Amino acid sequence: MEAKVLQGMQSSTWIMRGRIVMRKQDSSLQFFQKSGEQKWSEVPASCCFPTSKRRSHRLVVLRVSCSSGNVPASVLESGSLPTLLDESKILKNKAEEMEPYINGRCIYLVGMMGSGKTTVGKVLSDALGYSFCDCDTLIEQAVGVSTVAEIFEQYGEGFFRDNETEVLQKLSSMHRHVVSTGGGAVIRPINWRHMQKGISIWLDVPVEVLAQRIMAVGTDSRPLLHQESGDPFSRIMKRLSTLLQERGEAYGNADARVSLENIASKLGLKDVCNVTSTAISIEVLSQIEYFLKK
Ligand SMILES: Nc1ncnc2c1ncn2[C@@H]1O[C@H](COP(=O)(O)OP(=O)(O)O)[C@@H](O)[C@H]1O
Ligand SMILES: O=C(O)C1=C[C@@H](OP(=O)(O)O)[C@@H](O)[C@H](O)C1
Repeated sequence: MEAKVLQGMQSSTWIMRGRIVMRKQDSSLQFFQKSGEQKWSEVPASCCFPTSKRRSHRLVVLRVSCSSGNVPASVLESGSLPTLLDESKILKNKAEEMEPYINGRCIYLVGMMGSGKTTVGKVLSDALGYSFCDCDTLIEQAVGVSTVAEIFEQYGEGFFRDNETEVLQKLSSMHRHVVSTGGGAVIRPINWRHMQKGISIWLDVPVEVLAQRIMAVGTDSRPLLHQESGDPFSRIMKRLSTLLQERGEAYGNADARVSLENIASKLGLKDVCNVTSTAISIEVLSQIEYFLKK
């Protein structure tokens, strides 16, 4: 870890004792500390300095080149933390604005394995005050096993797909849920009839990013990636590319598409990996708005 000592307040954003310190336009300071997953909340300056020394305290600041919780170093170093804080507020406002129009309909997130349906689904459901559910988990519960991989191994893919359809049928009569579907839910037309009761969103993520994400967590829970030979990354890439080719059109049935590349270019981010699940959730709501207005 690179650590550099800066005397005084040369930088506008830095980390101090696990807190983010930002210098405002008027040179006063704002302090933020982590108060839960992905949440930074402002804390009064009095919590950051011992009362007796507050006035005379001379700042010695450690500027560190490392990640802090879910905030990547690149984001901290780019000084774009306000963007993260703004994103949470924008999401909350957008969710409040859109909730009456969504009017209790379930939101179905579709997309390839690793596209972030579960991660984004949780953030989005939280913002809307909806429940989150994951189809794979519901299938595991219905079958009475602990992993999808076990279902594939013991009963085969056809059995898994039948259960997937049953789960989607049950969900179609429910309200106020954000649903993370399995990557292959789009291949059966009957599943679309169930999902049409709600609003479906395709999370479109470049295949290289999918492969990187899956490499990071391993393929244990994704049995369809167990089949190719070669080194792990090219094996995952090959299999994902084939599946995407087979399913591309089916994902296009969704009511709206949210493209990670489009969000990155809107936000001026060179690397799509820096697009947060909050930014993606905002885009989901914007695309829902666009779809409902059509
Ligand atoms: N916006 C994102 N940025 C970085 N990593 C992400 C993002 N969204 C998801 N991930 C990571 O990618 C992996 C797959 O995400 P997940 O939500 O489980 O995808 P899915 O449910 O579509 O299979 C997880 O390890 C998750 O932490
Ligand atoms: O793409 C697919 O066919 C599948 C995706 C998986 O879900 P995730 O998309 O949540 O990984 C899971 O349903 C099963 O392994 C099959």
